[in-house]
Amino acid sequence: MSLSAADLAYGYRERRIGRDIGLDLEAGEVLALLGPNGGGKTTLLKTLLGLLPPQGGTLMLDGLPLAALSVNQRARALGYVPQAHAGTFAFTVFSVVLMGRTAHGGVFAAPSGHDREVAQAMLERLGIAKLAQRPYTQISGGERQLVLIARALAQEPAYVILDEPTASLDFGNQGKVMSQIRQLAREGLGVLFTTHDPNQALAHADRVMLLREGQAIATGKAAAMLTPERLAELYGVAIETVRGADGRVAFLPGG
Ligand SMILES: Nc1ncnc2c1ncn2[C@@H]1O[C@H](COP(=O)(O)OP(=O)(O)OP(=O)(O)O)[C@@H](O)[C@H]1O
Repeated sequence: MSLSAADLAYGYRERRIGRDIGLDLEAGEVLALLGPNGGGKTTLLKTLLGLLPPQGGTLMLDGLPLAALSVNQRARALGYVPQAHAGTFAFTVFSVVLMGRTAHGGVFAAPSGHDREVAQAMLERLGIAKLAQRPYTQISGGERQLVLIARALAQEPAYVILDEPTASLDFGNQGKVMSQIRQLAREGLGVLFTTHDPNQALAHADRVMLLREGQAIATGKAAAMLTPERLAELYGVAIETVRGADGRVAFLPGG
């Protein structure tokens, strides 16, 4: 079971952003996508999700061409956590999470008791049940991020794709989200997330893809790929390596 891209070219109608991408996200693994600002990470995620048509190559979901699946089939398989924005409509947090169930019932079907139970369980899983009745427009950026993760999980997808899931989270919530990500993989989901923090990828991802100017400069096991040399090449700055007494390493930019 995997979400896979071969020889993928992607971008916007008038603009090619990336090419020659080969990627396999297996069930039960965590893959981190790293690279400089504007390198094409979000655009790649949107293409993998079927939100943008590929400009070349193939995209397969569990052995079937992604394009052959209905919107509902894709939505049941692929959960998406976009970068959190304020939103315009003052839906309650509970309603936003419940929207994750749409792919299970159909757009016009009223949510079932089970749908409500799943939404409630995901709020509790993310530790935000107390926000359930608050308007989504009146919570903090970090709280919104947790709500969007709960919404994606309420979908009960086989794969979860998260765009900078910890960008606006405090230190504690970053830890909470990263341990949820590991837990999802243990439960058999394939998880792909973007991050600007190589240390986070090193600690929590099984594999990484390093993406610069729309091209994968390296893909492989996190520990093998995340070297100061590769990170210097990726970001174009010197990298300092800090080594703990237990042998674990952390990277600092601009060393
Ligand atoms: N709707 C759009 N139409 C055309 N070009 C776009 C559009 N959205 C983004 N781009 C461009 O595509 C390129 C890749 O952007 P993308 O958001 O995929 O990068 P990213 O790696 O996710 O960046 P960041 O780390 O800053 O979030 C950038 O040059 C960006 O300006």
